[in-house]
Amino acid sequence: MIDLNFKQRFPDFELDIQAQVPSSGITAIFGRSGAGKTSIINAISGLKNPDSGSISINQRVLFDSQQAINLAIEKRDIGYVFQESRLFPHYKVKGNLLYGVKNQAYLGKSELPRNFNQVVDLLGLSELLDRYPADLSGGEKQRCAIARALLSEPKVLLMDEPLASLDLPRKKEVMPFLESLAQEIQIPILYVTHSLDEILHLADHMLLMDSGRVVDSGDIERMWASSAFKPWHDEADLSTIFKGVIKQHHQRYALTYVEIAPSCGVWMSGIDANVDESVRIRIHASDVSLTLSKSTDTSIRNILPAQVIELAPVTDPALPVSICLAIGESEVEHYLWANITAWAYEDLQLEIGQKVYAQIKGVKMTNKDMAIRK
Ligand SMILES: Nc1ncnc2c1ncn2[C@@H]1O[C@H](COP(=O)(O)OP(=O)(O)OP(=O)(O)O)[C@@H](O)[C@H]1O
Repeated sequence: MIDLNFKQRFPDFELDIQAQVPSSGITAIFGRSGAGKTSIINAISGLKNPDSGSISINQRVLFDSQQAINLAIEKRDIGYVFQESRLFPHYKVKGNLLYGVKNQAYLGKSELPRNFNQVVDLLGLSELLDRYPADLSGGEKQRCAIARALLSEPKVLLMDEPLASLDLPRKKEVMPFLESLAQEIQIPILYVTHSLDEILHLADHMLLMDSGRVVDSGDIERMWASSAFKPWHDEADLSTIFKGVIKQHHQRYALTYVEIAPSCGVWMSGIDANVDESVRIRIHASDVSLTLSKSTDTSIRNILPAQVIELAPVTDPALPVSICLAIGESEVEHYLWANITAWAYEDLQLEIGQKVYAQIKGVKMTNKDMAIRK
């Protein structure tokens, strides 16, 4: 667990952070520009010191103002990847990679660090080792920067918008490497981003920031469905994501049944993975319609009993109304967003607590789960 509990004052801004970050998986730090995202990771890395409070990683204290502990940057065992790759132009890729290696002095001239080949393979760099940074694409440079950070064998990897400086094709090139990184390496990654797409494909958890504070945090599925996060969804593209488990493949049709909550699942296009494997799926609110009684004569296969838990008043009859539903039978609540027309909303006279049926037309897998399919 990474424990963050500190304050830091700037002339026009105060950071007041209280949060716990799980010690595995990717935690996205998300929020509007100026919310304090970079300031959090600067404090963890030791680039800037808080005024008061404490920071620890798996109970190892990096900073504690009361105990006067403030570990030097190089003693914190932290890997940092910035927006730009910051490679040394006069070193080839291999030289850049070895630059961050700890105890380099103890390695013989021809000796490589023990994780060198694994990291080079993971980031797809084996063909590039003899090139200079000037001869690399933006995406290749960033892959090199990530590998360099990993070769220092950090206990935590901090990534500050690592794809922000890349154009769309380069982003698409680097994303699969980040996806497999998330699966392969066992250290926590804190990932600052503005991109919903990156969160959807990479993150397991999220810290949502506003005005220097963490306003909510938790598993990505809960955070994605939360009301605090709703303003971040594109109005026309509200969706819910679920961590699902493959339960069966249809013997006749190319369909797979994925359980998304206890006693609750959906049929979707056949997934090329084994029963019991985990997948992340996304259901667009515009693909969810509601009925008050269960239809039996419909072409829609996915009909889930649900309960209305959040309603918004109609503000503009021309716009769809978003309705949050609870589904599944468990103590942990699983949410599903539905968008229906204002006309249907007023016709159905929905109320909080009302039992309804959610009919789901399309269910999509996110790329993150394509990476799980190995
Ligand atoms: N050294 C500093 N001196 C004064 N103000 C600072 C300093 N560093 C950060 N700030 C202020 O703290 C606030 C948070 O900055 P920070 O860079 O952490 O935000 P951010 O969420 O990462 O923003 P962005 O998404 O635009 O990178 C901003 O208002 C910024 O101007």
